[in-house]
Amino acid sequence: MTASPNPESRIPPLPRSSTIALIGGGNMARSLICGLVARGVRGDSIRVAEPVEAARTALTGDFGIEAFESGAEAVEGAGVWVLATKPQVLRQVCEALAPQARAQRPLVISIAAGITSAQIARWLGGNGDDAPTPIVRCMPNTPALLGAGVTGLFATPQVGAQGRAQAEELLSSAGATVWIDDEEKMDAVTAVSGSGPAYVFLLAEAMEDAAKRQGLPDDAARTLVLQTVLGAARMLTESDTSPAELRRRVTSPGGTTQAAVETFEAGGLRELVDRAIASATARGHALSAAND
Ligand SMILES: NC(=O)C1=CN([C@@H]2O[C@H](COP(=O)(O)OP(=O)(O)OC[C@H]3O[C@@H](n4cnc5c(N)ncnc54)[C@H](OP(=O)(O)O)[C@@H]3O)[C@@H](O)[C@H]2O)C=CC1
Ligand SMILES: O=C(O)[C@@H]1CCC=N1
Repeated sequence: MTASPNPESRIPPLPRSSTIALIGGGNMARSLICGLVARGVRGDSIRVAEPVEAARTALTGDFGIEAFESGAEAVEGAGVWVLATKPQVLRQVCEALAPQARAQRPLVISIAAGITSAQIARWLGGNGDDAPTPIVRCMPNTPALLGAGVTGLFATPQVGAQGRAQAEELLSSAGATVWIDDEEKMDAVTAVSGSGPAYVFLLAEAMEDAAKRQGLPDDAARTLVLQTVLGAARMLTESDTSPAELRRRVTSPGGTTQAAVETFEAGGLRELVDRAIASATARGHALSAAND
């Protein structure tokens, strides 16, 4: 899935020390900023646009970054723009920044679900000449807050090696990175890892509720579930053993795990997960169409 840089890119490389402007200072932007600052990126090289004054004050206080009411102010002098608003307002955000995009020719990184690089290029006034806006579309996830996230990235052909390196450097402060060479697959990335933490949290919620229904006290139920999720995640990530084999090792023939796993299988868990991820993928496509 790792794509190679386009050697024919006509966009000049950006200095790695570029100021970064984030448009939208919500949950994901905050996670990314936290990762950048933890990695040693100076607060005064990060600028954020956020309409809510209290949120601006908190961002400045927490990270020492500059926060502005408008995107136009935030992108001044910034070589890298991170689009971090909801997909529903992205068109309006980009169109307002189009004159500066044409003048500054930034590397644009979008984290918005569903919205395609072609849409962003069009909204930013990609003038169809010989230098369309270089865009990296990516999909991080909320464990970015702990530096334990994963991001899928797709780069348009206009992004050169330096732009790819910059995008990867920025997103790697949030965790692992995976390059995707077919933008069509970005909605599947969103469905698997962008939304994925919520599926794990849902399972944890359901297990905790079930533990309480079996008579366990609230605090015991919580500790048992959280440590089980943590321990299982560590076993998955700290060994080369497949999930299926790890499951087999827990499942004694005729034992308790077998009883539970058979109940999951009989209830169609695999098909349900498949359908859930397919509907999240479809929603990504729909977000693109609905907000064009
Ligand atoms: N949450 C997640 O797990 C993930 C989210 N994403 C993507 O990240 C993006 C942001 O999501 P998330 O952080 O959860 O959303 P949030 O709503 O928390 O953040 C978006 C922020 O943008 C602000 N905003 C709205 N309009 C503008 C504007 N014109 N200029 C500047 N800022 C504006 C919002 O302010 P206000 O609240 O006042 O509207 C809000 O603070 C989405 O596109 C989403 O698809 C990607 C990966 C994971
Ligand atoms: O639910 C959403 O649309 C966003 C994208 C991935 C996670 N949250």
